[in-house]
Amino acid sequence: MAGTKALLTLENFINGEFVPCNSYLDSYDPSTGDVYCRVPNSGKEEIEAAVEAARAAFPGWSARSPQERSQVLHRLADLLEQSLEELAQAESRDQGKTITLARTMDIPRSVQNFRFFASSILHHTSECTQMDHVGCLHYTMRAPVGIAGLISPWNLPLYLLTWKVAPAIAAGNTVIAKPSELTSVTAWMMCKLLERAGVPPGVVNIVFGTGPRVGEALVSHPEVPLISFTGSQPTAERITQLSAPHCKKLSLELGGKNPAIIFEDANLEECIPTTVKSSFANQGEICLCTSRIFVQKSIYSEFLEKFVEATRMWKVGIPSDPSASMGALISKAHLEKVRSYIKKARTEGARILCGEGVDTLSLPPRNQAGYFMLPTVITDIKDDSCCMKEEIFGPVTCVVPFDSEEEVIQRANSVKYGLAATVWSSNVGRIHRVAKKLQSGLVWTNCWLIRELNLPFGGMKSSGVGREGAKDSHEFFTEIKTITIKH
Ligand SMILES: NC(=O)C1=CN([C@@H]2O[C@H](COP(=O)(O)OP(=O)(O)OC[C@H]3O[C@@H](n4cnc5c(N)ncnc54)[C@H](O)[C@@H]3O)[C@@H](O)[C@H]2O)C=CC1
Ligand SMILES: N/C(=C\C=C\C(=O)O)C(=O)O
Repeated sequence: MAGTKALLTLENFINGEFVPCNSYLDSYDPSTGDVYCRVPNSGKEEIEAAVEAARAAFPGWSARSPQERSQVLHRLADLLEQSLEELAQAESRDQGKTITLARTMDIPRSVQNFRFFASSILHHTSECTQMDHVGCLHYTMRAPVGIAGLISPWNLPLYLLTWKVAPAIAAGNTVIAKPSELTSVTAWMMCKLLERAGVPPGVVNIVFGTGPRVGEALVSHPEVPLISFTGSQPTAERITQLSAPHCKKLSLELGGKNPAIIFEDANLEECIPTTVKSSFANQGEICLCTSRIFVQKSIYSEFLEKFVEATRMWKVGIPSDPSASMGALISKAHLEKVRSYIKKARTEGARILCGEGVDTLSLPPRNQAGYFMLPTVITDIKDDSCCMKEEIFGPVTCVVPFDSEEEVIQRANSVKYGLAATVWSSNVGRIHRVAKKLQSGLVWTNCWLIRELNLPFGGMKSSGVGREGAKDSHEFFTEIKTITIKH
């Protein structure tokens, strides 16, 4: 382990200033297993300071016009874009993802999040209705809610943090954000740009530390009336319990056990590479990743052979290798958890066709203790196996055959989650029928993860509460009022 002096040390960002903390957590480089960074281990005291700053900043920020706030968001987007390479390098090192993904997806999308909400905030209108027979005019108006608590996970650190910060401040709220303690670096780097972008002190406060300590202090604070959370279902349950006594507004974007349904008339040339990507992108650490692949029986053998061949080409490498498709998993504990699912599948009699325990992973000596594993394909597995029911959140996918449309819809819907699905077929009628019947907040047909940020994003059942997007995020981050004028 490196000496404390060599470690990158982060500080909280409260009221426009970097503030040291009296306690720190170690943060690991997933590609080596070495501690390389110290993250503030904040608690109630830091939340109190952040609430005070956010409360003081609210009247001024919320009184600005949408145009003025929009300009600030555009400037922040420009500054992030100018730092794209530096941010991508940092994200890749902190999270374990490939530099290529950080450069082409995470950081560009973070920039886009600010540009998108800088634009969409200018285009909201409100409703108005007449009741001439009683001489009344009714209209609605929206106002920012106040101090927004934003809690984000480790898989897409800056991407998901900015997806919350941007709509919250665009609507005139002030925010206290808590990124994952496992991936705090790019949030801290963004704080360095806020003043230059023209974000007034106290509008964006970022407090680092663990969920149970600082996360719960934020969620329980009576002056924080809304919480936007992305992460796991058990944590969402805890947040819901803590928020209930205060009747807080909640937006919960949780996990998935996402099916890919592949009919015999699918274009396999497109379907196979896209389904490899949807299963293993970002090490399978995206809530939208495919983890149950249902293939119609008549093409099952052909699909399986080609899919395994394509999976073996999905190169695992050190995150800085620009030719790698997959880097390291987030942590040792997470790697062990993912591996435990594969062990369990084996004991249940499933077959592991490639990856963990079947193929050999070769890594440079410096990375032997990193949290790497090969993309793994499981078959001959029952629908009630935990690998087919629980969110693994790693590079593991199960492939099983099906006979009919009705059967596959029922099986796809048979889990507690309902976030995202893909459907592959060249029959438009079938695509419509299946998409309509799937219990899933998002259905991509003949594609995956093509995002239209205007439209609702989120899940049903245990995959969450609420939606995010232009209109949905605006509605969440504002309170609506109906006003009646008698004339
Ligand atoms: N969007 C998604 O679907 C995600 C799902 N996961 C799932 O969750 C599993 C566990 O990953 P974790 O990092 O432990 O997820 P998590 O849900 O514990 O963490 C997400 C965020 O919530 C915070 N948090 C944790 N406990 C909290 C509490 N009691 N009060 C307030 N905030 C709290 C964390 O510090 C982090 O910022 C993963 O293996 C994966 O299955 C993880 C990340 C994202
Ligand atoms: N929420 C997650 C992904 C969102 C992607 C998007 O907005 O495009 C997740 O993986 O947790």
